Amino acid sequence: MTSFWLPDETGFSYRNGALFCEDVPVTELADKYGTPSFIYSRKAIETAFRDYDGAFGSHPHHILYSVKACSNIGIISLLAKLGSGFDIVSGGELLRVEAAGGDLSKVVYSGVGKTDKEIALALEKGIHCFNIESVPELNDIARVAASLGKVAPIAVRVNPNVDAKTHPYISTGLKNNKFGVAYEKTVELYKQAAAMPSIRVVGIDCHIGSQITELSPFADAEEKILDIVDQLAAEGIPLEHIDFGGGLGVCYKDEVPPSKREFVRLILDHLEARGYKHLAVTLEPGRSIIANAGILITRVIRDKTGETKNFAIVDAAMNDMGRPMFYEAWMGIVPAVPRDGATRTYDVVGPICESGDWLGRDRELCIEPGDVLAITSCGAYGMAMSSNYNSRPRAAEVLVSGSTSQVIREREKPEDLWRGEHLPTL
Ligand SMILES: Cc1ncc(COP(=O)(O)O)c(C=O)c1O
Ligand SMILES: N[C@@H](CCCC[NH3+])C(=O)O
Repeated sequence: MTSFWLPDETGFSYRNGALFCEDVPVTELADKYGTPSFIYSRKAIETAFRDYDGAFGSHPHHILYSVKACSNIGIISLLAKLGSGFDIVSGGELLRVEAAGGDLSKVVYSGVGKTDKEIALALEKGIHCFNIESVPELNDIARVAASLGKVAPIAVRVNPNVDAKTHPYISTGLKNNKFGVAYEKTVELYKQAAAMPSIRVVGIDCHIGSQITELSPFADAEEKILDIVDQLAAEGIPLEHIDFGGGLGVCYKDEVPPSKREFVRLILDHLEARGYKHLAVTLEPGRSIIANAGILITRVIRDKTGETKNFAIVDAAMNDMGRPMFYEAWMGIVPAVPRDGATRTYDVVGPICESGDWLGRDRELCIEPGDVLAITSCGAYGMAMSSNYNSRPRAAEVLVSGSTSQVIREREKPEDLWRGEHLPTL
């Protein structure tokens, strides 16, 4: 029997010829909860968080899970219980953290388009800090805070113009990206901010992109941020924390990203070398906590022999997992119970009416209709980017812990699809 590589043996493994999530066979989950469903391993999530936490040793730090990666309140709640704070990018994410019982004083709010309403909400809820991304945003936050009689804690998100060497759509730290304040203009902005009565400077921030698999872009960005910290110290503007964002990559196929420990070590070594050992470090990891802690399970609907290709048509589609369509991303596809027999080369595709609706191309599989497949590394930017395109109800989400499992988001029902829509009465 062919053996299949799995990205995270903490959460997923083959035992006696069947794929398990922790101690539960994946076929059992498919029978119980239906397909497509996202399955998350609690142990894998907790291990990833603890790896980050442990890597800091006694250095003061805050790990803020990036809610956008997977925003289910069940996942947020698990991480909150481990002491995680949260990186958010909208009022909706703030309210999710609150609904999950997260500590709002451990929330940082990034994003280029915070509205007055969202700014006011975040001030009322008492978040830790706004990562501001432009001069007009600083002015808006100062104005909203003053109108509420509040002082807004802020960090400036610096755009260090560093190449993260990742897919262009998920690179955020280059001059031509919409994110952050140009490196050369940051000190001036801090001076403005420090003089505003409704603003309190607490930190500095950068986030250069996602799925970064080398240390050098992080090192380059850190050096540039620390140059600014030097200049701020000379201007008498003290900082309480440095936020290096998220972005650490994971292995989907054959990437060899640095470990969390190596990543944290790099940050701390640079800090120490530059004399900033006392500064608390904040990280905003998303993918590196949740990507390999989740799979998407799907059933083969039909085996179609096309003119030039074979198609494994499955019941998951680009609306459930959009990464292949968005970024031509490679996702692992493995059988829940591998069959003995000859394989054929398939494109694994969904039922959606788009040729871009593919989940994997040219995969060697031995399958029959009804078989369960697992798309691996789907914990991050899977459910969070899902949609209802083609009026497809969104998948269920299930959390597995040891030999138990629980639905943490119910599969949508057909009537959920038109909830809030109205027949015209004009
Ligand atoms: C501001 C910010 N912080 C954190 C993250 C999380 O990134 P990742 O999932 O790559 O760790 C993102 C997404 O790229 C982001 O935009
Ligand atoms: N959605 C992207 C990551 C975006 C990160 C958000 N700034 C992905 O799946 O790789």
